[in-house]
Amino acid sequence: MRLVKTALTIAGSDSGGGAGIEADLKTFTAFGVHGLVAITSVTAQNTQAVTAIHDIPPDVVSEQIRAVAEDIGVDAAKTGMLSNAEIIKAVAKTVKNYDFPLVVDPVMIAKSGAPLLREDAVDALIKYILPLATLVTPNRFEAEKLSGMKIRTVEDAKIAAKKIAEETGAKAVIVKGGHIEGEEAIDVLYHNGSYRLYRAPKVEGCTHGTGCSFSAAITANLAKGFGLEDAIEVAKKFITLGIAMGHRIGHGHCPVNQSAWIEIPAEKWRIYEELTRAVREFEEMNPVKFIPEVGTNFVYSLPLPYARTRDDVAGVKGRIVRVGNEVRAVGPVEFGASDHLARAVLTFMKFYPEYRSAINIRYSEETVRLAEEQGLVVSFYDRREEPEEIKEREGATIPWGIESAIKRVKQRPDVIYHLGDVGKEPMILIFGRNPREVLDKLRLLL
Ligand SMILES: Cc1ncc(COP(=O)(O)OP(=O)(O)O)c(N)n1
Ligand SMILES: Cc1ncsc1CCOP(=O)(O)O
Repeated sequence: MRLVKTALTIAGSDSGGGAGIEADLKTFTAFGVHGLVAITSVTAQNTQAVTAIHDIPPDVVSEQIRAVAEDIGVDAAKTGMLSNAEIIKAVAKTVKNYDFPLVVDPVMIAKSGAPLLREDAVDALIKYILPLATLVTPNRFEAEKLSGMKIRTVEDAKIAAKKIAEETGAKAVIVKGGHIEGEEAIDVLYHNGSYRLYRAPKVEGCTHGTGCSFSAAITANLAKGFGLEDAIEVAKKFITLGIAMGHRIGHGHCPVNQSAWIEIPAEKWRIYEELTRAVREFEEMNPVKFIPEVGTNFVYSLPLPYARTRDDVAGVKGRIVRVGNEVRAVGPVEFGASDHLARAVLTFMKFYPEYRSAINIRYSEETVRLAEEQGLVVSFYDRREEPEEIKEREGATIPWGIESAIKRVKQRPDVIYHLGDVGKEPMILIFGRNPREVLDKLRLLL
């Protein structure tokens, strides 16, 4: 029995790695599905343009499908760039021999504007491929072409989705809402005679390869045995995250980040384990004299580009406090458990992205002197120098303070302190790449 599920992509290659076969394979991997490929066309492409297209002979495309279907087996498949009518006919003829679900992304034009389907091949796509589709995933412009009507609103998208399904025999159609008017990206699914809307905010980010990755995510989840509507729901979350976390590369349309889906949860688990171990070690060190009145926190942030808000930084819930003669963490390590220190580390990372961990300890002149003697780079900020407009903005003091301390020493500080203000306890913050490095620096001060 085969334990891993398989998904096949019948699509073109994008040398920029943002769309096509490359996007599909990364997406399959993100869902733990083994990817199979039948390449239809090789494109020379980057984020700005498609500069060459070389179509694969139709019989070679068919043979790629046959080779993997008969040996390995295909749990679900998708089509992307099919390029010309001969490839379309060959793909239709071959996939008819098998009974896997088929998701059809009717790729016509690249984000950069280059045609990826010959004008005379649209009719062949409608005639030969769409009748075999479990789901067709057009964007607004593709849906206009397939339905022959203009789409401006969600209501228009509903009419178009039904029209495409009824006229072509496709089992379901989802008209994607990325290019439709409104604050939200609302995708309209027409399936079994009824509609379902999938909503997500239109996020800022990278969109090259969105159509490919979205249809590949649906395919991967169909391969895993999800029903169609559930597969689309997961794919919508996946693509919204992928756009928001897109890779800022190239000079044109930057590509979706498919790894965010697995990288963020994996990193969170690693951070949780490492920080929990370090907090335990800190408790065992029992540095009673280092615990300030307000308590200590110990934080560890997700790496960039994932570290954006305090919820992306793990800390100790309820902080670490002094109980009699012992140092104790009040609660467990949790993401979002720190406010002050999270803001400090997020600011530090803007200058030194690898420095993702920090701890705060009680201020004393002696500790600062010891840090300098031990060769640590020490800087400080003076709350009396804080501009009025920063003081008035809630939560702005720490980012301002960390930034001014970094600029003051013109090199990466290990330690930043401030002398407090009315109602504000003076404090020392120690920074490191990870909790272990923070503890190593702290040991120098004991
Ligand atoms: C080889 C190849 N296939 C498909 C596309 C389309 O990708 P993109 O231009 O980003 O548009 P969507 O993925 O959003 O449909 C391509 N450029 N190259
Ligand atoms: C009050 C204060 N100021 C800098 S660190 C600190 C204590 C930790 O605060 P948080 O738990 O919000 O990170």
